[in-house]
Amino acid sequence: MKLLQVADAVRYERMTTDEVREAFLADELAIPGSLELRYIDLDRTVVGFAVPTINALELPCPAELRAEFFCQRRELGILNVGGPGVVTVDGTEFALDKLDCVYAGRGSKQVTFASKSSDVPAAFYLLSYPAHAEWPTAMVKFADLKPVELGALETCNHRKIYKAIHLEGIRSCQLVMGFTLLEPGSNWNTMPPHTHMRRSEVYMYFDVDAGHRVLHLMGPATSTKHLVVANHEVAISPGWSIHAGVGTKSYGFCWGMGGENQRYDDMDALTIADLR
Ligand SMILES: O=C[C@H](O)[C@@H](O)CC(=O)C(=O)O
Ligand SMILES: [Zn+2]
Repeated sequence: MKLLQVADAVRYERMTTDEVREAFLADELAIPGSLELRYIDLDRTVVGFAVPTINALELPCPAELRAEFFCQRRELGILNVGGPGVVTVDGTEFALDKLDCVYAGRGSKQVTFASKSSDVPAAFYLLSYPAHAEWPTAMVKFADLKPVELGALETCNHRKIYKAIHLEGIRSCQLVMGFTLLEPGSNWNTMPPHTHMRRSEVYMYFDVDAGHRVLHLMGPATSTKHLVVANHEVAISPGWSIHAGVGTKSYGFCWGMGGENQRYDDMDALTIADLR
């Protein structure tokens, strides 16, 4: 499992574009027929993708975890951003259509991923943090999620926030996970931006057309930089960093957090005029 070493807020100020990408962007995760994982030395996050085609894929236990199985001391959020598929956790099968989500609790021994059809493979996005307790493995279907509507077309940020793993939904130890879908004509997310020093956040952009990109903004409000992000790529946001983006075309993204608390609204709000 490759390690992604994030930079601190001091080194960040003098980094080149390549250095910023190296430290805050996880790419080449969604590979057909493969399960890829990246360990991030920030809140001990593991991100990855399982894209099963003909054969099912099993969640490995990388040596770096020094564990008997992946979820021995961890919890795992799974969001399908591809075709229909099946996630099996210790013999229980969960059929996941696009945007359905599964939480595999600490102690889950065997997790496997399969696509219904290799022509339209499922794309299971994986986000994991250490867990101090066992919460039950559970699934939530996209159709059963009640979104919160934010923004407006006039400000190009009309969007729906779907919370899947959170204090009022599937319960977990520290993982908070959901996704945001932009309304047609709106391309901005999380603007005005915020930080939350108590939690780091991970944005995985999906449904970004091949010829399009999302310009993901990061950094302290007074010294922002951007990452140019393609489909299924992941931007890492330390607690000191804003996380916002604008697409050259509409897109969706999965947000996930780990840290001190799980209160979704624990954000330190910034105004657009604060940004430099
Ligand atoms: O801390 C919460 C996260 O940054 C996201 O949920 C924000 C978001 O999805 C949005 O505004 O579109
Ligand atoms: Zn946030």
